[in-house]
Amino acid sequence: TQIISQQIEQLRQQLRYHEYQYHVLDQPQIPDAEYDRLLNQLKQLEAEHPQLISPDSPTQRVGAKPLVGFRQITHELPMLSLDNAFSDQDFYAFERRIQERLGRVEELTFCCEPKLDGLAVSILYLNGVLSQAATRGDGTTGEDITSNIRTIRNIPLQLLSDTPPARLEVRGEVFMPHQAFEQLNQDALQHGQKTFANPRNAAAGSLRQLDPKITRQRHLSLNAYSIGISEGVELPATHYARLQWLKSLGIPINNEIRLCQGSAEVLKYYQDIAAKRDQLGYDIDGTVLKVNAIALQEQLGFVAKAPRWAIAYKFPAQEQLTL
Ligand SMILES: NC(=O)n1nc(-c2ccco2)nc1N
Repeated sequence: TQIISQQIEQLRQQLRYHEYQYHVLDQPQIPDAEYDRLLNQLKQLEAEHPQLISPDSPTQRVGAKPLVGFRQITHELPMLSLDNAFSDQDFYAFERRIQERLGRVEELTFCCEPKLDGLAVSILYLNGVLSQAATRGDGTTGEDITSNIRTIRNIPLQLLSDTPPARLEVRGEVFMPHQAFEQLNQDALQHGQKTFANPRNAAAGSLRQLDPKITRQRHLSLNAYSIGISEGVELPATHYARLQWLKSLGIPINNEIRLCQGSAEVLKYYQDIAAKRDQLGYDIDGTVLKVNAIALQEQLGFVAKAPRWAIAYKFPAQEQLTL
């Protein structure tokens, strides 16, 4: 009836709001028990009125039945790999190449981000609804992991906007936080199953599960770092503003992202992140330093597989302690 569908829609909006407050702003407004009560209330109403269930309902996270294999997806825009820097000199050379190419001398603004050590994914929202997700694969073709991506709690099934873009492709890194990684290996040891060597392998293994119910138990997380395709929306003119816009739509971004003016601030950012690397609670293998102005990014373009406008400044390889 009309009343029931209004109740259901109201519960869905409430749950989406609380998911946003908890997963994106890290500012829950209600205790977990209250969130669970609302979710169970919605599950109850949907069970009584299955014709009202929609795929973007917060109850529809746990995937369908296990797949027999993964469909291939071709990225409309290739997902690039990054050029590397291993020293301050490499960064200065990168900046000099950019300035020469742009025929500029004034300082550049860089958007500086931690380089998450997980798995790059592409998530497509059609009219604000999560419709498809793929791994990076070889940069041109990836695997369809839509049902697994839907189980990741900080990825919204619907964007928080009543005027969503017709098409929006969110690109980001799926990673497994240290706490979840330790828990997973402990459980595996106790059940005589194989353990993972590191959180990156654990994230890859969890995303490439054919059964979404297994992926769901793995406590993965997404941090978005760029936009691929976009249609039906005027995007902000800088990379940093685009990331803030994604955040306002309910897409989680990393909270260590900073704007830096000129190479001195960029290299200080690199040192700051290196100093806090062990307290972040997830693996990173360096920083990603991007020219902030989109117009300049477009002027610089890409060479072969990597953009001219970004560089990954990596940390020296950490000697892996044998567990
Ligand atoms: N892995 C990671 O954290 N990345 N990767 C990029 C990237 C790859 C290509 C353009 O941007 N940005 C960040 N923060």
